[in-house]
This record gives sequence, structure tokens and C-alpha cells, in this order.
Amino acid sequence: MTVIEVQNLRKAYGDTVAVRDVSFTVEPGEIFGILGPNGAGKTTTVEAICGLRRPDAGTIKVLGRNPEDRSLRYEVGVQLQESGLPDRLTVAEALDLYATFYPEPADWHELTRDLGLGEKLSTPYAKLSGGQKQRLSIALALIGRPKIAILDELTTGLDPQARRDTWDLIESVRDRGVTIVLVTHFMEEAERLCDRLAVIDHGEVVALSTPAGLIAGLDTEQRIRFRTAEPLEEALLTGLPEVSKVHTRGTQVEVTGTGNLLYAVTAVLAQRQIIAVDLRVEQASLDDAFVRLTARSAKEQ
Ligand SMILES: Nc1ncnc2c1ncn2[C@@H]1O[C@H](COP(=O)(O)OP(=O)(O)OP(=O)(O)O)[C@@H](O)[C@H]1O
Repeated sequence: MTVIEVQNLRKAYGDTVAVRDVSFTVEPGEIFGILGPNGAGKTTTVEAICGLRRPDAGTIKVLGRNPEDRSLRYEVGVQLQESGLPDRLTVAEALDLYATFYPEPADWHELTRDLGLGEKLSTPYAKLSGGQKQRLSIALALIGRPKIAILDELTTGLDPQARRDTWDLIESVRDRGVTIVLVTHFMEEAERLCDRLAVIDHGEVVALSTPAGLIAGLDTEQRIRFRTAEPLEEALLTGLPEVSKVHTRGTQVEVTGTGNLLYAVTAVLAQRQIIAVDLRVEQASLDDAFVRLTARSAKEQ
């Protein structure tokens, strides 16, 4: 069964149309990413999925039910951008309190250890750093052993090591069978974690695919740079079907092309016993796909 189904969602705040027309489905056990620039409508979309905002039009089904269905409280764990816990509540008290909301809460000692919060159990909420507050909100989203975890800006404010630890944690949560919806600004995070991604811009889905699919859809060229001991004869490479352009400056070589460009170029060099040093391959990244997709939709507005 499809876990989440969003169909033609629309939501406006007064004159501001936050979500114009968003449709997607989330399948069991996947990490589904929602990516988009600031103000694109990502938070409004996930808040509607959580039953916190009522759509103006369109339908949403979560585990086949209306998002406002009270029974979903036990099955959906939510980490939203602002958790708003009382300042004096300690980490342990917050976890104890949240654990009472659920019939079979997770062992929060394990969760806090995985999230690097083990040393902060008696610290009041107000005295936590931004990153620690963030980690606490992730622990609170997972404490009820949800079937679905909705995480909005999971690693914003975390340092690079804490971000990587959190990714490992999210993967282990997914491996236990939890379906995860992840709102993110970070391409590296989306590429590493997400099985599929919806790119949202100006309240609409502008692309929906795997990270690799989004990059492949760009149809961009690759670029290889290297140096040789002697200046290279450009004609050696210009005749290859994979090569569209060769540019040499002294012993520096830059080759642009498509397909299996790296193999084609290195095969010719090997044949001629030419050694390429400082060889670097530049390929399109999810960053490029994101910028291209969102720039295109900005022009169409
Ligand atoms: N409660 C609200 N009242 C009025 N306008 C709102 C409200 N919440 C969001 N908006 C507006 O709706 C649009 C979409 O906002 P939303 O928070 O859904 O975007 P987002 O993609 O999550 O952005 P960000 O990445 O900055 O968090 C924005 O123009 C925002 O200013």
C-alpha cells in the first residue's frame, strides 16, 4: 500500500499561494526527499501531510486515512522546524514525557546515545545549543516507533560530523522499516539518503525522480582535465565520437564530451603510452540539477 498520497494539493495564506499544485506518492520503506528553495512550499506541504494545515484543495491520504485522523498520532513521528519545548524542561524529562504519549515507546537511552545527546540528559532545553535542540527534536520524532517519520530540515545547524552521524541514524531507522519523508536544503544529504526526490518550486513539483535520475535528466556534458609530460596533439582525441571539444594550453588538457568519455580518452592515452597526471573528472551533480530545475521554473513564472 502507498504510504502517503498527495494529490493536487493547494494551500494559500491570504494572497500568498504557498502550495499551488503538488502531487506525489511515498512508497513503503523509502526515504522520500522534498527539495526546494526558500519559500517553495515544502513546510506547508509536510504540515498538511501531518494534519497541521487543512488544504484549500486536493486530497492527502496517510496510510489510507485522512491526515487529521487521530489514530495517525501513533504512527507518524514528526520533527518540524520549531519544536517549542518549555525552556526549563530537561532533555530526559522531555523524552520521558513524550514516551508516555505512545503505547510502545523506543528505548530513549539508545536514541540519545545514537544522537550524541547522552551527556545532556539533565540540561534544560533553553541551555542546549541549536544543534542539540535539533537532535532532541529528532529523538522526539522517533520515540513513538513511528511507521512514518517526517523530518523537516533534519540537519540544519549541525556540524559536519553530527550531520553524518544523523544520516547514519536515519538509514538505520529506515532499515527497521520506517518510511521517511525528509525536507532538505542540502544536496549532499539528498543524494546520500533519498531513494526518490520531489523538487518543489513556487508551490509546484518541477521534478520527481531518483537523485541519479534527476542528474541524468540534465543531459550535460562531462569534463576531464589532466596534464601530460609533453604538449598533446589535439587530433588524437578530437576524432573520438565521445569527444565534443579538446582544449590544450601547454601541457594542460581539457576534454569535454558525453557517454563513456573517461574510458575513451584514457584508452587512447594508454595506446600511445602517454601518462596523464592530476586527472580530474567533473560531472553534473545534484546541485547542478537543482539550480537548473529551479532556475527554469523561475523563468516560467
Ligand atoms: N503561516 C503563514 N502565513 C502566511 N504566509 C505563510 C505562512 N507560512 C508560510 N507562508 C508563506 O508561504 C510560502 C511557502 O512557505 P513554506 O514555509 O511552506 O516554504 P518552504 O519551502 O518550507 O521554505 P523554507 O525552505 O524557507 O522553510 C512562503 O512565501 C511563506 O512566506
